[in-house]
Parts: sequence; structure tokens; C-alpha cells
Amino acid sequence: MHTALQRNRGTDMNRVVIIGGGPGGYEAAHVAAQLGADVVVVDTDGLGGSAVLTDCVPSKSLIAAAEVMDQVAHAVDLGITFHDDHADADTGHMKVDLKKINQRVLALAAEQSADIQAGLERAGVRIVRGRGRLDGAKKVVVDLAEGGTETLAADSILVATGAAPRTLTSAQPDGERILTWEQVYDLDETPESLVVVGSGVTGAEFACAYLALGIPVTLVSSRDRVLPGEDADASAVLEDVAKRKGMTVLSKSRMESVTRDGDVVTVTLSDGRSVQASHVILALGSIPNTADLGLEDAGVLLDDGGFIRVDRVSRTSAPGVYAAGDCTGVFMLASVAAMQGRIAMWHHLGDAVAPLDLKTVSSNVFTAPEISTVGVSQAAVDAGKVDAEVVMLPLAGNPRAKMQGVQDGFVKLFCRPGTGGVIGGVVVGPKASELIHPLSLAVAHGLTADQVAQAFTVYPSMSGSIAEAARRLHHVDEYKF
Ligand SMILES: Cc1cc2nc3c(=O)[nH]c(=O)nc-3n(C[C@H](O)[C@H](O)[C@H](O)COP(=O)(O)OP(=O)(O)OC[C@H]3O[C@@H](n4cnc5c(N)ncnc54)[C@H](O)[C@@H]3O)c2cc1C
Ligand SMILES: NC(=O)c1ccc[n+]([C@@H]2O[C@H](COP(=O)([O-])OP(=O)(O)OC[C@H]3O[C@@H](n4cnc5c(N)ncnc54)[C@H](O)[C@@H]3O)[C@@H](O)[C@H]2O)c1
Repeated sequence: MHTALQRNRGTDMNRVVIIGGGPGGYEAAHVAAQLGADVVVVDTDGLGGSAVLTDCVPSKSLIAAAEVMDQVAHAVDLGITFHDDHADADTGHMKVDLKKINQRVLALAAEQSADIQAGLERAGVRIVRGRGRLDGAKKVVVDLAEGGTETLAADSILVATGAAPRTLTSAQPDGERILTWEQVYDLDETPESLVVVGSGVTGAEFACAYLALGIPVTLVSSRDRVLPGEDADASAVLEDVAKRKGMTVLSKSRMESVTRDGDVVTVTLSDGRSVQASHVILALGSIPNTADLGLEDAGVLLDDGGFIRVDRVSRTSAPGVYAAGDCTGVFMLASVAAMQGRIAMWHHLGDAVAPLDLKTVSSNVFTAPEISTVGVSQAAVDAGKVDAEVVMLPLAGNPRAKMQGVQDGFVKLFCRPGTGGVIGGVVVGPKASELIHPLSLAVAHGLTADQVAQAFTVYPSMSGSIAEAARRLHHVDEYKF
């Protein structure tokens, strides 16, 4: 596959300049380097991007601590008791040291960023610290971190600049008590109480994590349910569990403003109500980092939200300019950003490439319980956009779930009515992120429900419920003589 490209090496190397060192950028850099291009990554904040430094990696590391607290709180149901003389909290009589948790989180993020940088350097990629912008479609000008500018000529440019937290003029973060999700790791004391504004994936994950860490949490949700973009059955389970654990969920409540008076932060809602806490996290969505990049002058079209328009091989409207990741607004996930970046380079450098297929993307909401999805959604089926048979099986009937005291969650499977081909699934439960993989394989490789059902599962295991759901989609009629 690589012969044509290897011809370039040393003589007429293809020059690729990548702006942004997140998953969209660094995964593309690896592909381009492997295919023999001369690759430069321009990055402001550190390799790994927001994914590694402020978003996925830190939040999931924080959630790892929250999961332990959740398990401890639940231990008593399994017959484990704690000595009274050590008792000082409801959450299993343990104390949370948020400063230590945050130190660990930030150290992990820094290590991962350093690993990514080292990996790129080993692959022969040049890294330039600074802010890049396009000067036409064949040049990138960098305002270097150490001062001065550098101009990089390019045969191809990949824009992978990500997105940043959305804020409002009436709700400005101060980095101390009014926080974006990027600022929470600077907390060195545990908040007395917390309001999370926004009940998308980011808001739901932080609300669940801090609740598990023992902090009273109010979740302000502008919609009638939390996680409006997720499977409705799944968000109903999550909301029920969260409320049972003590979270206050304010539905259909739009935040108007956030103000601070000393140690007290007040969130005022558009209907005039207000809620107070010691800290607020704003999780109002993201805006793409596409301003002042010279995109329009280079012929790159943006949509109304400022996201870069791309096709399924990551091409923008400007020949030779590709874009990947959150700046394109296509499924804002690290995994999708990485795939868009790789696809861009496979396409540009002439390797075999299949266009991005969003029907096979799996994703997970790291709440308690986790919510994992792949393929078509219930909403698409209900709207008549997809013809599918659906089976939903509560986890409570699963033997392993009973042993582990798991009462909430389910497995849902979607298959084509005629062929039985699996086209989607939802798993809600502990470690759903790991359980979704067999369904992800089934969707990606066109397996039928029967094929999923006939593969062995371990007894007892949660994955037994996936096979059981698939068995329920079996049609006896098709096998009659
Ligand atoms: C709280 C939170 C948790 C998340 N958790 C997950 C998760 O668990 N799993 C998952 O799949 N996704 C998760 N996501 C989404 C994921 O973080 C993003 O989809 C991913 O970071 C997108 O990668 P990217 O390469 O497009 O951009 P980024 O990771 O944002 O990287 C872009 C980089 O480009 C740099 N940059 C910007 N402008 C310039 C410029 N002009 N010059 C040079 N450099 C520039 C930025 O500083 C940044 O470092 C989460 C998001 C949030 C907010
Ligand atoms: N586990 C993961 O993979 C993960 C984790 C976090 C984020 N992400 C990705 O990042 C992207 C963005 O997710 P997000 O949750 O940050 O943003 P989002 O846009 O999905 O959700 C923001 C929410 O805030 C609400 N909101 C906005 N203004 C408000 C106001 N004034 N008052 C009350 N509510 C208000 C919106 O209605 C919306 O529901 C998603 O695509 C998501 O998949 C992924």
C-alpha cells in the first residue's frame, strides 16, 4: 500500500502541516509520517490537545475516583460494614481529598501529553509550539510560543483546532467558584455544594462524579430530561438513579445568569427562581476554535455555528485543506476526531481510505450507571427513519448483576426486520463502555442477531444479557420447513 508514497521520501517529500495537537491532529500526524510525508504539528497548549489536558483524560481520571466512592457507598448492600470509629461520611465512611485527586488527574494528563509528544518525535514529526493560522491554502504562519513567527509551506494543511467551553456574558467564569470544566482541577478544597449548569454529556458526567465524591449537587437542565441527545430510556434510568442518590435535578430550567458574592454563587433561572451553592460548573456546550485562523480567506467554508464544513474524507471547500475533530462539529468525540484525522491523511497521501461511517461509531457517557451506544438510535426508529426490531432487556434479571447487587440498567438491541442484521445497541450499566464492544463489532461487520446469540458468553457475566437480547430477536418462522 505504501510504495507510491515511499517514493517521495528524501526527494520530493509531501509537506503536511497540522494545526492542533489533539486526537484529530496527532493521529493524523502518525499516519502522514508512516506514509512518508514531511510532517509538522503546530500546537499552542501541549500535545494531546484538550482531549488529554482538559477534557477526556482528566474527567475520566476524576470519575475513576468517583467510581471507587460509589462502590464503597454500595458495599454495605453486599454485607460489608465499616468500623464506627472510622465513620465520618455517608459514602462508606471515607474522606475525599480533592486536592490529591486533582494532583493525580493533572499528573496523568501531563504524562500522557509527554508520551504523545515523544511518540510523534520518534515517528519523525516536527513539533512547533505556537499559534498557527492559514495564509492561503498552501502556507501556515505560526506565532511562536518563544516569540517571533515562522512560515511553513505546505502541500496539504489539516486544521484540527478543537473547540472551547461556551460561556455567556451573564455567566462569566472566575476560575475560583464559577468554573468551566477546564478549571475544576485547580480546586484544592472540596466544594460545600455544587450547581452544574447544562445536562448534556459533560454536565451529567460532572454532576454524577461530584455527587459520588460526597458533594451535594444540583443539576440545572434546560430540557425536560437530562442527556437530551441520548437514548430516552437510558436517560430516564440515569435520572432516576441520580435522584435516588440525592441529586437535585431542575428540569426545564434555563440559567439566565451566574453571580458571586464572596463564598456564595447564585444561579438565576429565566423563570425568576434562583439556586445557591459554593461552586458552579458551566457545561453549556462548546464553540469551535475557528476564529482568526484565516480560513475564509483560504476558501474554507464554515457553517452558521462557525464549524468547518467537511465531507466524509475530511476535505474542506479549499483544495488541499482538510479539517478534523471538534472544529468540524461532526460527533464531538476523541475517537471520531482521530478517525477524521487519519482519513484526511490516507486520502491526501493516496492510501486506501473508506469514508467516515457515523453509523458505526460507539460512544459512552461516563455517568453512574454508564450509558453506551452504537449505531442507530431509538429516536431514529421512533421517527420512522429506520426500520428496526427492538428488544430491551433489564440487567436486573442477569445472574451476575444480581451477585454484584446491580439493579439498574438494560441492554437494548436494534436489528433489521428481514435479515436480522444488528444495526445498533444501547447498554446501560456498570462498565457499559466495555460491554458495548460486541455490539460495536456486530454493527461494523454486519453480524446478525443470531450470530451474536450463538457466540459463547462467560457464565455468569453481564455480556450474557447481550446474547440473551439477541436470542429474543430470533424468528422461529424463518426456520420452518
Ligand atoms: C469534559 C469533556 C469530556 C470528554 N470526554 C470524552 C470521552 O470520554 N471520550 C471521547 O471520545 N470524547 C470526549 N470528549 C470530547 C473530546 O474531548 C473531543 O472530541 C476531542 O478533544 C476533539 O479532539 P480535537 O483534536 O478535535 O481537538 P482538541 O482535543 O481540542 O485539540 C485541539 C488542540 O489544538 C490547539 N489549537 C487550537 N487553535 C490552535 C491554533 N491556532 N494553533 C495551534 N494550536 C491550536 C488547542 O489548544 C488544542 O490543544 C470530552 C469532551 C469534554 C468537554
Ligand atoms: N464521554 C464522552 O464521550 C463525552 C463527554 C463529554 C462531552 N463529550 C462530547 O462533547 C460534546 C459536547 O457535549 P456537552 O455536554 O459539553 O455539550 P452539549 O451541547 O451537548 O450540552 C450542553 C447542554 O447545556 C444546555 N444549556 C445551554 N445553555 C444553557 C442555559 N443557559 N441553561 C441551562 N442549560 C443550558 C443545552 O441545552 C445542552 O443540553 C458532545 O458531542 C459530547 O459527545 C463527550
